[in-house]
Amino acid sequence: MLMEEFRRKRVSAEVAAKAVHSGDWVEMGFGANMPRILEAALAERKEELFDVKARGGLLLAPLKMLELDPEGEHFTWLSYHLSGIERKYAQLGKAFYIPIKYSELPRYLRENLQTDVAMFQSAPMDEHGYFNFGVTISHFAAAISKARTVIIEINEDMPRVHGGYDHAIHISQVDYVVEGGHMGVPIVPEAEPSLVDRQIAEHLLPEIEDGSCIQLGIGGMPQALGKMIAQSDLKDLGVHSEMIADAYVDMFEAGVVNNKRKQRDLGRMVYTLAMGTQKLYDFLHDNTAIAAYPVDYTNDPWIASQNDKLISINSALEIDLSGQVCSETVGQAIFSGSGGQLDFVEAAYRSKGGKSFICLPSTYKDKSGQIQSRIKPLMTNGAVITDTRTTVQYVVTEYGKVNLKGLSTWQRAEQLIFLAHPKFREDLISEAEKLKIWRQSSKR
Ligand SMILES: CC(=O)SCCNC(=O)CCNC(=O)[C@H](O)C(C)(C)COP(=O)(O)OP(=O)(O)OC[C@H]1O[C@@H](n2cnc3c(N)ncnc32)[C@H](O)[C@@H]1OP(=O)(O)O
Ligand SMILES: CCCC(=O)O
Repeated sequence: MLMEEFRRKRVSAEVAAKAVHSGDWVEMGFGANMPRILEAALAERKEELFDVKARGGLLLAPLKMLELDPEGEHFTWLSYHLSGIERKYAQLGKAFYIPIKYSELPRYLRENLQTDVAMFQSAPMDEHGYFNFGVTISHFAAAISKARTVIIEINEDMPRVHGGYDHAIHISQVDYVVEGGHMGVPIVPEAEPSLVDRQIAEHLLPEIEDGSCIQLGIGGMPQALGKMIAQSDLKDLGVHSEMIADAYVDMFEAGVVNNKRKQRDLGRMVYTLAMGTQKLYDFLHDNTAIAAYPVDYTNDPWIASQNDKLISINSALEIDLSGQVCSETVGQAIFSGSGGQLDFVEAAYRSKGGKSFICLPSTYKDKSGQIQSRIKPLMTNGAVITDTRTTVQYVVTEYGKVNLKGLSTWQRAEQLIFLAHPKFREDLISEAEKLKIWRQSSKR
């Protein structure tokens, strides 16, 4: 019966792409689950289609739609979180960002957004008729629940993962199936820890206790810190994270992570989005130690915080002297997205014994190669606040760490200036004086 239904629904990518009509909103996967042959087939229909809006994000390969339609006359790309490729599109005005609080994205889809066609990549159908989403679970089930037409692109190399719920879709909910063969899963290389990452880890590691539950954010630094946690003497760590990458495999294989002291999903590593090398994808496949969930489970601060000693480690681009954090724009230009950063900043602080860390190098290099401070008196004009100053707990740079909770404006300014690169401290003090937030305290 199942195979009969499968055969009935199996079509070529060209036929499936005909389900999209002019004016439609199309949900197109996320990260490593982007349906690649369907996207290409849709792009080829350029001359027949107008005003098609496609949503996705964290693109790991260029879009054929924008290659064939460089002026965006037929297709518009909207991203929930910009990768490097999408950042370039956005700079050219070819892609647009959708601001999200990631835990809420499934609700936006269920309640606010129009979705005409949903197309996602998945593992091959199992003997019970389920297509497993594998590396990205995210918001797919919510999009499917609203779509007029649901199309699955089978990738024979997609891992089949164990999950809580909504990590798979049944053939009865699918309109078309397209077979993609062995397509590989896009590889995102591991980041090697830099000197600054190591210095930050030295400030951070004493704050993590045996039995803590870990969340590491996106970007080079949190993942590099994960590799260093893997080499530490910590014991019985758990994982409840939005994203997982190779560092989690290192922590698990080193025996540092065993999930045995978690209050929620005991014995299982929880995630909604995986991006890394083949090492990660092999680790995920058919692994009972894994539980994949939709993002409104992983990132819900109430759920995540049920794990005691939840440690959230995320990165930022800029922080001002009052503690406002920008992790998503450079000035007004979108760089990445808010993602689930605020979800986990809130969750970790809410968790019993939990702590949230915003870790950032004190400087960056500008286009002329000069170092500039990431700690600013005021936010750069147009910069978006990812975490308000009332939500931020620990801030860590290579020069130390501070817990901002409960500190006054002058204490925040003073403590954050201590975390700045020495080259910028005098200027920051003069700016703080002008802003009337400088009062030297008796001791650090
Ligand atoms: C995933 C989970 O489980 S929870 C959710 C986590 N999600 C988030 O944290 C979402 C928001 N965060 C992010 O998108 C990322 O962590 C970021 C953007 C903050 C950091 O990403 P990274 O890739 O590590 O950025 P990095 O610090 O290396 O800086 C990137 C570039 O911006 C430049 N830059 C950094 N800060 C600034 C600044 N203040 N002004 C101008 N340029 C800057 C850097 O020089 C670098 O340039 P380069 O690419 O030419 O070398
Ligand atoms: C939205 C996916 C990545 C992130 O949370 O930063």
